[in-house]
Amino acid sequence: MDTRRKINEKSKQEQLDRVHPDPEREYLTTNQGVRVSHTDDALKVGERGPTLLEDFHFREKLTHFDHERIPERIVHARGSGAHGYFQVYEPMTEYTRAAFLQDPKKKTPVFVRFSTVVGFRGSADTVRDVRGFAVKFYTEEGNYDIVGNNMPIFFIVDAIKFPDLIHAIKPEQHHQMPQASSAHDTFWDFAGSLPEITHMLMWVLSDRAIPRSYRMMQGFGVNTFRFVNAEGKARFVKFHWRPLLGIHSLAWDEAQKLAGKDPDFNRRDLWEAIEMGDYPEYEFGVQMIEEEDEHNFDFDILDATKIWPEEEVAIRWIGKMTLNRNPDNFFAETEQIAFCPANVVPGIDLSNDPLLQGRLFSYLDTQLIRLGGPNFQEIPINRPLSPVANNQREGYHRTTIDQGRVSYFPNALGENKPRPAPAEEGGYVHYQEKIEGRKIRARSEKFNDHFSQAKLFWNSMSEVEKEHIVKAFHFELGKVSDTGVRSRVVDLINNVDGDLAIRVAQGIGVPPPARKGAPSGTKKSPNLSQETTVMDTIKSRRVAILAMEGYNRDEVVQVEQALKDAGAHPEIVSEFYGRVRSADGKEMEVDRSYATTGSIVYDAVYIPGGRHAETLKNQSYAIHFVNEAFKHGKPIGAIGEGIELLKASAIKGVAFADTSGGEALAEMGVVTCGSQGSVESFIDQFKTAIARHRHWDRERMEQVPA
Ligand code: HEM
Repeated sequence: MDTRRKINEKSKQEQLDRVHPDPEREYLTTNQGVRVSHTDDALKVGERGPTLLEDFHFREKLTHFDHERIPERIVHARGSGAHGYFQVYEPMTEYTRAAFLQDPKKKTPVFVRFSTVVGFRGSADTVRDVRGFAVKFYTEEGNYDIVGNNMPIFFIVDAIKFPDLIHAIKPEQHHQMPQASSAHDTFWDFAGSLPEITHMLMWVLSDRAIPRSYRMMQGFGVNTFRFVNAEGKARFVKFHWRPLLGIHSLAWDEAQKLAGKDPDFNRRDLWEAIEMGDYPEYEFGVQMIEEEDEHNFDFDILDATKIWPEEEVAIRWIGKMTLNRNPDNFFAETEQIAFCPANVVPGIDLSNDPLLQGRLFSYLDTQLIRLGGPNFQEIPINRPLSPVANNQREGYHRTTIDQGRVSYFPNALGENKPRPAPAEEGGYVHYQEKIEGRKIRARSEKFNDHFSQAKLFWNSMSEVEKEHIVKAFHFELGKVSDTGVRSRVVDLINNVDGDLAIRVAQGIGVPPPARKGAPSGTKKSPNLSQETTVMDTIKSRRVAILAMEGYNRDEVVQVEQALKDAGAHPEIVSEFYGRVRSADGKEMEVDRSYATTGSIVYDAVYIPGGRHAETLKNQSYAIHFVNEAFKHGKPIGAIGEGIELLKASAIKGVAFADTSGGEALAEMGVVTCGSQGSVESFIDQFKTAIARHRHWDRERMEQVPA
């Protein structure tokens, strides 16, 4: 008999609802439930004090406030979370007995936390960094966590080096600078001395490290795990998430500006998308390797600095996750959630990956202090939906009231309950891997090929993506003051590609390597390039419509409606908030004023025709807006007189349609249409340009000042 509790999409929410305060509450009370009559003045002797110690309300209010902060996570301190659910496409019975992977009709509740790694809790979202992608599945067999990142590999192969890595990359210990950045001496000093880091450096210096949105980045379990089926047959697996909106990145200049203009850019994007019903969706994929093929690859499948190239091990897409609800309270949910790679359920098992082995210890260990003792699993967001029953007792913040006399096993006084469950009743049985060996501090020889996959990554990039990597090296190493450190990194990447090393050296004022490294070869893995992942959708893209008094109303309404119909979010941007009048005297509401926004928070910009163009082209703000959007590769659309603003800007090398002509023209994402042209045809071409997301080909031209 299946004694497990039935779970549906709403189960976690219903559990959380039980700890919500009474919505009808009207009066302020103390923590003892005593109603408070006055909360603006402390109890004093006379009007001018002193304040009395006996004022229990005042003391309680202050004391609680004084203790509001808990330690931030040692890594991944800055994060954003969301609730949702997961559904498998078809039963995975052949590969795993995990209950949540059997029934396509079942919706398993999940909570996801996205994060940056290096920055403190209050740091900016758009820094160059790895992004955390941690998913907690509240299954009927207990909580299962995939604690992943948006990059499929890691910096080091063995967890024993993790403290060194994090000490090197965090702000330097003497002056606590720089914040949320690897661009400083200690990180590159460490990196330059650690060949195993090379592959990860290529990823971290690529566009992957500055995602446009948490909704537009991949996720990876990184470490090697196992699927185990009901017969006990195991296979090695790696986990993947792919966003249905495609994978997109910011431009580096844009990312840096956003860190000032909207440091919450990714958090806001996730929150607003869910509020607007643009629910982020990710497909869940697995790569599987048969146990007997463990040693049949050029790389060691337990080495977390290596991918399993898709060409060698295909990804099977087996389900989908949808995020559809924002948390009610950031601290209670996003901050207090505790993920751990050791949280597995029957049917999912671990591997001997030496990075994973250390992780299995580290998360629980740190949470014991971060969340104040051994009972943090009782915090509502961490509580499983399946019943918890064991003989663990007491400790700080215990909220369960255990009943009866018995807190041990075996026992007769309590009818031997709770007792271990056999496998057929859902008891977790570790995979019986046969292990024999000597105790040594060492690693397998195959782990020492540090460059083949770094070469594969470099080779798989488009020319523009390569250029972005070179520029990222220029930035990162340019911030390093020690020229010896710079040179060592150049020597390291000389092992990846000789030309790459020369290009990097050129930008950072150090000599090229004494002996030019070999070219990286020709082997490619096409899906490593983000350019292959563009989807034909403009859903949830943000489009600025610049409008001043005298715009052509029809050209706003028609384009705005078409964008909305396709799922995009156009916004009217004008000099001031309030209403702005069209050429035919009608008014519309302004969504954003010049003072509160900028091109960097949009994915595209559109300038309708009308006599307002005369004003726009004399506004430095409007000129800067289009220059900057152009520089960041963003689609730009203009109709009729709107084209005049583009002509007044610094955009070069792109042909525009004749302002009063009848043609629509699209070049490198700049779509223009004369006032006699077809607005429908303009819309089609503009939508195609927006779907492409960024038109990096412009970067091959002379840089546009912005
Ligand atoms: C495969 C490589 C790794 C990945 C994908 C990874 C991923 C993550 C993610 C996503 C988080 C944030 C969880 C959250 O949102 O609360 C996190 C936190 C953390 N990671 Fe890792 N990590 C990796 C390697 C390591 C290693 C090697 C260690 C230590 C040996 C480690 C220790 C920690 C710790 C201590 C936290 C903070 C947990 C907390 O305070 O709740 N990680 N990691």
